[in-house]
Amino acid sequence: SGTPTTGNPYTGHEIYLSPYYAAEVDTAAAAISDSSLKAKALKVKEIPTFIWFDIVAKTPDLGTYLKDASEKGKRENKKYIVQIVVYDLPDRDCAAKASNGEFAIANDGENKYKDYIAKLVTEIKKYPDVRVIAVIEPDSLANMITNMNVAKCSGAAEVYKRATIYALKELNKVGVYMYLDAGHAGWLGWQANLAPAAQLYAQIYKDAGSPQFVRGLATNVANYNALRASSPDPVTQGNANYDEIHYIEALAPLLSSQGFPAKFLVDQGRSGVQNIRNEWGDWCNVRNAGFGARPTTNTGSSHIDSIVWIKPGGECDGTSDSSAPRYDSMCGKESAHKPAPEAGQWFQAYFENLVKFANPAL
Ligand SMILES: O=[N+]([O-])c1ccc(O[C@@H]2O[C@H](CO)[C@@H](O[C@@H]3O[C@H](CO)[C@@H](O[C@@H]4O[C@H](CO)[C@@H](O)[C@H](O)[C@H]4O)[C@H](O)[C@H]3O)[C@H](O)[C@H]2O)cc1
Ligand SMILES: [Mg+2]
Repeated sequence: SGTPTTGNPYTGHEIYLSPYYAAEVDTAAAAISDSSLKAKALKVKEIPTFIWFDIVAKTPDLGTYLKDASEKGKRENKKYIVQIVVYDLPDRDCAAKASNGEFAIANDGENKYKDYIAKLVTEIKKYPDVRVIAVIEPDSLANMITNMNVAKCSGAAEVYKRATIYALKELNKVGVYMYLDAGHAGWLGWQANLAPAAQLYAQIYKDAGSPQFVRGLATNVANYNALRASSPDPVTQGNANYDEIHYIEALAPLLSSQGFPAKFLVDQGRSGVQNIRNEWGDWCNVRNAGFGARPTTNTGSSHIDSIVWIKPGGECDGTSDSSAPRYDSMCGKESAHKPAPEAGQWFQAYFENLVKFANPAL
């Protein structure tokens, strides 16, 4: 902890491979009979993804991973990064149903969230030699921009903001490099949403005391947009910000002019194939997606610290069973791959397509 590195927190570090995801991929590959597809699938084990802490029960696992990364670093004389997603706000995923979480505001959720953050901090404190990079709360602040007409979102607004600021402050104390989730080009990149988005993110940053370890924003988490599209996907309907680089280049100056010199991470984990959606708002298990550009700090933009894989491809976005709890009709749409299990569960057929359609090829 102490003071942050001035530049890109990824520089000079190795990224720790998630044992959780590696185990999922091992099991998936074992179920593939075609030898060439199996071989490609096994390559995915070597690609770093973010580790999602979507329930408080997983917080002790962070200590396990940090210990492993610390020991590897000492053995190999390298410095490791562990990439995590903080994802347990009360009334989570307020505009959808598929990823509703374990905590409810009505059931002391704000205090339970503080305890969840405290448990993460406890693990992180044990291993100061391992760098932690965290994406903070996918979808939540983006929903504050476009879904205040949804009762569950407007009802959650004050707690979302307070709890997010709490998380930023607490994680800053233990030197976690943080990127707030900022939706994607097809969400906040519309002209109508851009300025309000910049205003909210800058406000949260300042209300948290401009924490020195808050590095910026993460975009396209669990979405399918290209960083640089060769041509606008028809679903972008003339939006000038038709891919993530346009969105980021439009947003960055609005943030810095309000005192938030944000840098970016861009999820490309499921962005290998373009023009696969009927509407830009399609987000659930979009059929025919492929693994995308591999994680790299060679991003071609001074705004972007790294291309990353945040949503682990193969973990489901939401169930397609209309009688199941957390069923969201977006997962029943024509563009959604069916049948699909509950959010976070392994979706074998979807994973096999991600491997098949990977671009660049595996
Ligand atoms: O023509 N125009 O000028 C014009 C102007 C404005 C327009 O309106 C915009 O339309 C956009 C869609 O085009 C909407 O964006 C969608 O909003 C959804 C939330 O409401 C997001 O869903 C989340 O997705 C996450 C994964 O990304 C899931 O994890 C999460 O569970 C799930 O809830 C979609 O991604 C996102 O694509 C905007 O709100 C809306 O303001 C439209 C046209
Ligand atoms: Mg989701």
